[in-house]
Amino acid sequence: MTCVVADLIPDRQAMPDVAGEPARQDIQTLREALARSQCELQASRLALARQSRELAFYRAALDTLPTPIFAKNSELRFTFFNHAYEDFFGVSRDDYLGKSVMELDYLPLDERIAYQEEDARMLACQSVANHEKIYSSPLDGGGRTTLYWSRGFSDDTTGVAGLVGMIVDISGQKALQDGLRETVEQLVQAHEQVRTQSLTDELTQLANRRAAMLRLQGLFALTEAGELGFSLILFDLDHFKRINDSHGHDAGDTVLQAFSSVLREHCRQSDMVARFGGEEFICLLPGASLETAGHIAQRILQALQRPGVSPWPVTCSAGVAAFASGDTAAGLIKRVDDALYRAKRTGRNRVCC
Ligand SMILES: Nc1nc2c(ncn2[C@@H]2O[C@H](COP(=O)(O)OP(=O)(O)OP(=O)(O)O)[C@@H](O)[C@H]2O)c(=O)[nH]1
Repeated sequence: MTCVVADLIPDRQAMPDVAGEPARQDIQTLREALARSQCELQASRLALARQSRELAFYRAALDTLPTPIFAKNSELRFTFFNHAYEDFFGVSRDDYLGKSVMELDYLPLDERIAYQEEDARMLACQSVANHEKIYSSPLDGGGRTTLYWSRGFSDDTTGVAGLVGMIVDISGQKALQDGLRETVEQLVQAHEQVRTQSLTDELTQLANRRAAMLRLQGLFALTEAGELGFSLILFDLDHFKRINDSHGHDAGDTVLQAFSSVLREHCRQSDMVARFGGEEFICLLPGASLETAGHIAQRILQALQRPGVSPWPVTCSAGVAAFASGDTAAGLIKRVDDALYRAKRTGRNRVCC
């Protein structure tokens, strides 16, 4: 290091000895003090240069990050925006540095007020704001879903205080998440549809045999657990083949649909009405005794005779059975089937228990 200022002080030998020895000593002290100051100044210059290089380094590093970042001083005025922030909002930092959020005219006024209040809280409590936010950004010409994060800080050693924040664009993840949610909903719906279809008879929209057997198992479990008993009625249309043969298969289908409506009408919501096979239908009646089930079956037989119910006259036979202790599903079905067979054998259009 060269201390040039000290050299400007005239050399002791070159000076005329006007004031004597004390004056020479003062000059010497002065030369030394000046030399020290000059060294200190040079050291400060070097430290300043190092600091501004460091500052430039951190600025460049923050400008390289793809996430919009900003910082505000203790007066809540912007001291830094990185390039990502400029790109995200389509603004130039030269226009906004030193300004408060209230002056950010690219944000709606209500948002600016909300941010100003939030910033003041963050600064006072050094707390964190962390919320999802939609910004309109020129990046994609539309709304971007983001995670807005900011935090107030204060450093006791240096005395600096302020607020730093970042805006993480999560639009991609959000779109993926929404797409996934939609797919899952569609899958659940499709699954529900398949399940319903697998338990429904297409022609009559009644429960099918599979659904009836599942309900029967459920009723067995409930009854064995001490709940109310149940009864069942098995119906079979009489000489149904003749309708098909005389009027065609479509006419037969219409009769099956008409009979389904009669069954629905005469059973309660808690009962199950199912198409058990071709022209065979079953009603599962929780809490109904054999006698009650017999009456219901009788009423259904009569209803089928009412004019206008079926486009072609038709009757049906019914077998009735009630759950008895020690029954199995197969045993109970056989009993009700036997009862139906008796109704057919003894003349049809009747109920047998
Ligand atoms: N239209 C139509 N006919 C069906 C359907 N399923 C079964 N069948 C017909 O139902 C008829 C049943 O005939 P059968 O078993 O002889 O019984 P039935 O003529 O009713 O005589 P009984 O039961 O003895 O009174 C057959 O002609 C089947 O083809 C269907 O979904 N639609």
